[in-house]
Amino acid sequence: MTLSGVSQVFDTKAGPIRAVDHANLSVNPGEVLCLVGESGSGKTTAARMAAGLTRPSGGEVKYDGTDIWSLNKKDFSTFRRSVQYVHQDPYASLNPTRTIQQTLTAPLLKHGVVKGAKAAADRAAELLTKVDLTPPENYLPKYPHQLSGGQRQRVAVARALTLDPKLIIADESTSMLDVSIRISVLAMLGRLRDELGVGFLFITHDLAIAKYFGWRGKTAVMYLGRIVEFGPTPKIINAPTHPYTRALIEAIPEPDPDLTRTKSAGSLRSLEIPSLANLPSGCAFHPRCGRFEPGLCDGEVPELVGVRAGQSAACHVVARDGAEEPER
Ligand SMILES: Nc1ncnc2c1ncn2[C@@H]1O[C@H](COP(=O)(O)OP(=O)(O)OP(=O)(O)O)[C@@H](O)[C@H]1O
Repeated sequence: MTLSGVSQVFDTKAGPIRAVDHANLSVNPGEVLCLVGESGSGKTTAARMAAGLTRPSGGEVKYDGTDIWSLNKKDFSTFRRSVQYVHQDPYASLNPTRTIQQTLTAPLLKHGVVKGAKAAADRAAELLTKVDLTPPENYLPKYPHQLSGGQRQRVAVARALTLDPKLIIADESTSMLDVSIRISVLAMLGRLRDELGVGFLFITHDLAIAKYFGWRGKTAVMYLGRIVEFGPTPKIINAPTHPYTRALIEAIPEPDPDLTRTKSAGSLRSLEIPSLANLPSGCAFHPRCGRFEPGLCDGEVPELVGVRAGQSAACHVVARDGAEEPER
């Protein structure tokens, strides 16, 4: 799956906003791509375009090399089966009037993955086992409200697996859970990634989650609709180059809260995020950036350019001075 120069413009009361601006992203089966950014940076908008849920205003979403919006109805439906979206709030996405068994067997029967109610029920039980809801008989007759948040999230993943997807788009799928449950759901997703060879586009505001889940993959950092840094996750975490990525890394909580506060306050000039309806000129991060240089940063919008092997950043200062090596 490739997003090639995709943009999404929304008309709002404050005028048109570019929620995603010329984004290039790519993820294949078995790979993990984490898309990280603060609230409102455009992650969900990008994810919805990747899943074929909304059509981009510009650019192309390609699957197996073909623009998904040029596919005929049958091929588009095959695409939709191959790429499954797991919503951040499974309570909102699971039908409250259906038992877990009905939730899982409906897509299996509708798409002819299995024939007959017995085979569908067996497969539903198998899927629950895959997401560690065992013994499945305990869960199949239940309704979503009878499950905990973590269990609902697992059911949402099991439902995404009903159609043997090649790619799962997980949108903040663990953010509403308590930390220990979050880690166990992430561990389960990691196992599925390795066992089933499913690719993941993992959307999160939390770089610590990208570190945990996407260490062997890549990470793209978004800020106000643009990808500002991209590269192998260990590089993004240990050797970030864009001042925004650096600020995000510094904001990862330290065991000592005083240390966290002083660290993150030091590198940002402002904590205020500008409005998409009224973006600063040039680099949209410049009013907050500790490395801001008048005349350089507030003129042109910086392009994403290579700064190290496999790593790119959209920053005029880094492009001019080269990437600083991390402090040891
Ligand atoms: N349908 C829409 N109409 C108008 N504006 C929208 C629409 N959907 C999203 N937006 C705006 O686009 C911007 C990006 O939103 P998006 O939900 O993609 O961000 P996000 O990074 O996923 O944030 P969050 O982590 O809060 O979900 C926001 O300013 C949002 O208000």
